[in-house]
Amino acid sequence: MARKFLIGGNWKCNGTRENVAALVEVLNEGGEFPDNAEVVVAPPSIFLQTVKDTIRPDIKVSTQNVGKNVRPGAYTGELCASMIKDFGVEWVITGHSERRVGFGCAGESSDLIAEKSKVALDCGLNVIMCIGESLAVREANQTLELVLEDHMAAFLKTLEEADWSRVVVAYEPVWAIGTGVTASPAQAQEVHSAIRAWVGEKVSPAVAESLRIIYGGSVKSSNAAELATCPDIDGFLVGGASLKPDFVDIIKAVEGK
Ligand SMILES: O=C(CO)COP(=O)(O)O
Repeated sequence: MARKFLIGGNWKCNGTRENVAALVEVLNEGGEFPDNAEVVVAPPSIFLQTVKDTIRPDIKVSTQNVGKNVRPGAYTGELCASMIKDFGVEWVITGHSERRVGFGCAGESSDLIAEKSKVALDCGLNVIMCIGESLAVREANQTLELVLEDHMAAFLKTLEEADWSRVVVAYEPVWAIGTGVTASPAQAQEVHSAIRAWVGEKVSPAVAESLRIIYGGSVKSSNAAELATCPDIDGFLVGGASLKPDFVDIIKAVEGK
């Protein structure tokens, strides 16, 4: 069965009340989306309510992170998975490289990210789990080692086979995020196919076949169509361009792919 493309807009820490309303309007007026596209946007938490209440029903909403505790409690600054579920949000993002690095604070480890992902899955949420290497790792020829044996291995250790049906893996090479440098279709395809083969071997061939592996890193409408023709690229996680009308064109770029 063909995998449906997943196109995610990660708004990161961007937006004012005014331009969030304007962006929602652009998306709402963006016309019909392709049948083979599923669309999710992840606004900053403070805008979740307004976006959820005003966005077109064929766009789902996601948080950008999730706490590792299932239940509400004394965790200042966190959103917990049961709270996100109760609020009616269906998706969460985990393991974004910006959270792994930590903005000058302690960053999130692969084990913590896997733990958070599992908690979210156990609460019935869908999870976009991000992985990806830095430029130094790529230049040292250690991309697959890091992405598979560290990032993916932590998920493998923590998730059960049934969990994978609600998982999307986002391969986001750090050197391509916000830099305007996109991985070439060949570079992205190489890593995506290695991830799928690894999942086939370590989890099961059926999970590998149905798993959506999406690409993130300077995706724009001008490169989306070509990336979408790669057999193992099942969509995008878009940062900068998801804040612009270009996001609608990125969604439409997967039409017929
Ligand atoms: O980090 C990203 C999405 O999560 C990608 O960001 P850019 O599209 O701005 O490179």
